[in-house]
Amino acid sequence: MSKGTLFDKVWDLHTVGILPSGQTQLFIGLHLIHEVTSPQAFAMLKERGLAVMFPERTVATVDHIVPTEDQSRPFADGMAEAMMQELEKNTQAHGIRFYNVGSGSQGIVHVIAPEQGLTQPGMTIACGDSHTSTHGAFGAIAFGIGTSQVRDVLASQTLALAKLKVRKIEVNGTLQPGVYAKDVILHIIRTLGVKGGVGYAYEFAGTTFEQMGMEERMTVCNMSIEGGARCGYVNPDQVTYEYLQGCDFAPNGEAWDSAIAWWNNLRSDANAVYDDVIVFDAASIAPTVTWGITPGQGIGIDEPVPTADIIPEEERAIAEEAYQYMNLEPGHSIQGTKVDVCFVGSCTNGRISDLREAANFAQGRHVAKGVKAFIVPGSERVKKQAEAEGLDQIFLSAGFEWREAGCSMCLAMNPDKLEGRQLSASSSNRNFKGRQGSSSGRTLLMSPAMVVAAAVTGQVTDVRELI
Ligand SMILES: CC(C)[C@H](C(=O)O)[C@@H](O)C(=O)O
Ligand code: SF4
Repeated sequence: MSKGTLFDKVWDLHTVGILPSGQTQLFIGLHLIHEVTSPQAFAMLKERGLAVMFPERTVATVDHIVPTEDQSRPFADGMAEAMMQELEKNTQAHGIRFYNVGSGSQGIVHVIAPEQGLTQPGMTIACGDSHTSTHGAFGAIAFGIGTSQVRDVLASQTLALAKLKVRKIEVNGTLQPGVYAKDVILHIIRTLGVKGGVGYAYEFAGTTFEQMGMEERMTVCNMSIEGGARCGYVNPDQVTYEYLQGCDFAPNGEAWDSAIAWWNNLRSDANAVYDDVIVFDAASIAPTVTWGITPGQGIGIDEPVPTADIIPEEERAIAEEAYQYMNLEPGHSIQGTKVDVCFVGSCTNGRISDLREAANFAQGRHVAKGVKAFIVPGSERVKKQAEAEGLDQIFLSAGFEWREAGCSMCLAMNPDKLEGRQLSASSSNRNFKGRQGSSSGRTLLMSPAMVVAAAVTGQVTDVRELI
């Protein structure tokens, strides 16, 4: 029965039936695919002689393996080239829309669907990628799925899923200068833990999220999964509608007006019942940076790296592992730690508003000696827009590299990799061991503004000192 949350309403509206397992068979309105998790799914389809049920509900892009410098074909990496060819072949064979490199609309899957208005309120969305939660920023219920589920969606446009509980995470008030959406979500994950959201959908509510733009809301929803929640969402409002209006795939004319009425209907009711509610105060959130090897190992920039004695018992083993790996000293400030590489990009923080903010801090400054700093737009459209605004010139004259769109060093399934024990200041979402391409490479997660602050000073810096 609906408890009046957007999650419950959208879930119920997409329920095809209840399976013998007790799971719900859920209809998926939009299926996004990329080169990494789709080849095997298409192969499984072929093995069974199945067709794609609704090719018009599937949209493809290529992002993880795309080089951000030399994009000439064939790609230098044979494996990347093979994955590219598979996607080209499969999308063509099944009549699936594919935003290839050079199409003008290619980019990270979680950047391109929202920017084209493919992502809309009240939808169910699935993609073989954990950060699909991003699309919840529009009031969609969006799940990351595995390869066999990609097969299921291709073949049936449905998924077998167990219903989630809903936790409302309310943040109220205005963020301090130098504090961003990234800091809010790092703060939430640090507080609730990387497993805190298991079994839940997160509803982000309160005046802080209401004041955020769509791209900031995407940053927050993007990392829901890092807090263990399968999906995260914000109720659609005027901000959502203004962002969507005029986008390629948004409804227009009369359909637009009825869409708004419909979307408003789907918002969580004022008296909705939640399985849990947690409230934060925006003013208490500082620029936040991770010191360890999980996104939950974060601290306010003015706090010391925590000593083992203040770490809860159950988190001590992973903290010890992090001390070893990161080589940062417990009890000491993280500020002043020398960085080697600075990366602004990814589906968390590679959108135009992120690049504008990064450029604000880069303007009139220069990348410190010995630091490699680079900016990777999340999509070809973001790149074009940034260039139209002259942001590329600001970055280039400040000594940053300006690249082509892709996942880049977020996951390093392409030539952008850390070397050896290099320490990276990164606007991405995962700081796992070896995440950025070197098995001993180290990652500090932070906002794009903090990444630029690190780049121009050569060390971890409180961005508020540069305001
Ligand atoms: C390659 C892909 C399956 C993976 C994911 O699921 O998230 C990647 O995008 C990541 O961020 O680790
Ligand atoms: S940018 Fe990073 S997190 Fe996002 S889809 Fe690509 S690899 Fe995954």
